Amino acid sequence: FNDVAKEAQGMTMAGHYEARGANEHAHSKEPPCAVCPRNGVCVPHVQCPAHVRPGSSNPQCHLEGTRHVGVCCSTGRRHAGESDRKFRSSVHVDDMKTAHKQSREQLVEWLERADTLKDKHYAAINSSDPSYWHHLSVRTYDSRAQMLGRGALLNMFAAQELKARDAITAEEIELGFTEHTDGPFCPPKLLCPQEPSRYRSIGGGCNNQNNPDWGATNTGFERLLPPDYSDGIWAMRTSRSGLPLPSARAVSNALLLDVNHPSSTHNVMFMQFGQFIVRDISIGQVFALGDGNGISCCSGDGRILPKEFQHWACAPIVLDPGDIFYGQFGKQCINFVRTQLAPRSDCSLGYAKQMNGASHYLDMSHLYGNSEEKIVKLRAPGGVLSVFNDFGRDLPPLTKRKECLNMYEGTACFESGDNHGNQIISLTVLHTIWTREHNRIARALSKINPRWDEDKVFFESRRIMQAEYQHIIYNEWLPLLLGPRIMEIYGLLPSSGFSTLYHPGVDPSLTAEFSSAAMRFGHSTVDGQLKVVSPKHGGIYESISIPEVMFQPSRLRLKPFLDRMLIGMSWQPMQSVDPFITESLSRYMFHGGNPFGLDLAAINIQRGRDYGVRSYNEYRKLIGIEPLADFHQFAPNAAKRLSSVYVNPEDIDLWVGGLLEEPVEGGVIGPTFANIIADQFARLKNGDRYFYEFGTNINPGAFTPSQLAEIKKVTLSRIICHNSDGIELFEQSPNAFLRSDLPRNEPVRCDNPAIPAVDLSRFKEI
Ligand code: HEM
Ligand SMILES: [Ca+2]
Repeated sequence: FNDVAKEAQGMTMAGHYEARGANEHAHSKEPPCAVCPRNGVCVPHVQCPAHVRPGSSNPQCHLEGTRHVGVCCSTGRRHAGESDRKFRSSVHVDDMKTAHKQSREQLVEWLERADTLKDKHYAAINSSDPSYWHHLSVRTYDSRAQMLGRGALLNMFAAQELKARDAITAEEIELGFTEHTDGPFCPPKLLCPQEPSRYRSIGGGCNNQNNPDWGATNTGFERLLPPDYSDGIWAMRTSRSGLPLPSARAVSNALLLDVNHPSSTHNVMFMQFGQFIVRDISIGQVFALGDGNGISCCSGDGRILPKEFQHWACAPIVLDPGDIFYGQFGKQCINFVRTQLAPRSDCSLGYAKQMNGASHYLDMSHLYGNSEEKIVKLRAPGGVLSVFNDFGRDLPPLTKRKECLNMYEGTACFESGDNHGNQIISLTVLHTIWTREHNRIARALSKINPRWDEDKVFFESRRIMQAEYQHIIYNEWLPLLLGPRIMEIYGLLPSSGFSTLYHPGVDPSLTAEFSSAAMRFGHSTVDGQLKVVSPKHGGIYESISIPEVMFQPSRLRLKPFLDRMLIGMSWQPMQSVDPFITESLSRYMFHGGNPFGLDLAAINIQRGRDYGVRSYNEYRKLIGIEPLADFHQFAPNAAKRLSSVYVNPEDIDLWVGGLLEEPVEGGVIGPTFANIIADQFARLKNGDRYFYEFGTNINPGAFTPSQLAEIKKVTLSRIICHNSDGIELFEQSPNAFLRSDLPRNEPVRCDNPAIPAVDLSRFKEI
């Protein structure tokens, strides 16, 4: 193992290629090198898809209010858009009619095919299989999502048919066939109140006045670049040579080893909060059988099912019979089901877009739910969230919904807004303390505002919660991820008072590249062991192998567990972001008692291909750095391993290439991921009318200046101090995301002014 570790360590590269994007140096020319022409906006490179198209000439310019350069862009921050010119449809009416007819027939055929497979018992996942819990992590709960998903299939078939008939060009498909609003399926329009509500809607709709569906639950992921589907519409990417890409497992095997490389600064809480954020904004939902059960693409004995027995949504990951790990179990197949599609809200046709089952906004939908029906189930009388009172300690409510591995007497499985809060116990810990924070705020508000009814108490508490949470993300978490330079370029840091950065033209939707690749950097930060620390017992009380606490959160019922876990998360380093992944995720994830589990690294790679994410080099160009011409521009070890699986540097998957980069200054991820993630959080701020920092001219639920000043005092450490059990946790480091053994971050008592509290008396209605 030592040799592997040593060799693998050589894969992290110091300065093997320029780690700084073109937008990361200060521009010295005065006055600005270019004043953008009419309709041009100066944006960071990643926000201008047009600048990487052949023949484009986008002059450099100064990014407003900073010393950094960007490019003049005619697309003005529109995802994947080419220009403001919209394509006029020239499709002949007969072609369109035929496409509609064909697409209906094809949908019927596909649904019948799925039913036949189900009846013959080929297609359903067995509940003892590791992929059963994968399915639970990514399944669709919502009948509306299913209805929209079918509609999206109809539109996808119609686009395929038009393409086959040469009735539309590849370019029209690639850039969005925007003016043609004649798809066979049109999603129902969102109904918004005449007067904007003081509170965010539950599912994220009605936020943008001109585009009420932007960011709403069950709408599509947008994209930074047009997709790379081999048929232009939905078929998975192939290599530059036209041959299939290497198996995702082969790439994971060759490149993504398990090497212990703890961060010298960031702790497990930083990792865990990252996943907590993800669950709020991104839930890719895979296709399921009509009865909601998971689709199996592998046979019971671990082989790939013959094509004729595969469900159409299958894209199983092929394992080599000699696979270093799975080979010993005779496994040649990892189950993989493609993500559901979403129809465009204007009924237009184009390439397939994946569906996001979460409201895209940072609105804590993982706590409150993504639909009215869900929030009703989660509430309790008095404006509070429902809890399970376990001998005096409030935990999230128990659920009987099948979600946990063991659901017999005495074990616990908890409810959450996103239905997936039990995925790992440290995530359930965060759900617990934020549920308690809602209830703490609600009780304080009803006390100072005795005339408020329970709805008012509930929604005011939710509004404050969302603001606290957003402040923690932008003020504490993102700076430690992205470093100061990128924070400045994208205007991400909170301002001293109200912010004016709202722009109604900014689409907040998550990008496919963010969700299927860049934000999955977090999987490299996961440690295979969780350390539970007890001051009372003088140190580490328990070291838990993480597969043992995935969908098994029962330990939370042990009285001192929550406090000990929180202390451990603060003290234990996270793993660094690098091409190393713990085997707990790459071999044993969701093993549920089997000697093998799933390979999350391979699943990530396959998911990128499922979403049509282009190759790594294309995103280097997009962020303004040189593409790799040769594998040897990476360190020798990485180059050797890359060339053992990929034929051409142009084939490298985005998630893999991104993990191989050196981190940006002051951050923990490389420039490609950093720019993709910064762009996303900029959209989630500039495109969210209800963002906590916006004043009354923008935000219908704006805070008063003094309330906003109070909100800005909050830190995650304060939330932890308020809502832990006070059984063993009495102290907390001021910065909850940095290791508690770092100088100047030593734990202080919870009443120390270094962890200031929000004065809720400012929320008394006068
Ligand atoms: C703690 C242990 C974790 C486990 C067991 C886990 C597991 C998973 C699984 C099973 C998926 C679905 C994969 C697929 O089918 O495509 C997923 C998706 C994802 N994970 Fe993790 N994850 C963990 C931590 C993290 C962290 C720390 C981050 C980021 C900081 C992260 C970011 C993501 C993202 C962005 C997605 C895509 C979400 C979507 O749109 O569906 N995960 N993870
Ligand atoms: Ca959300």
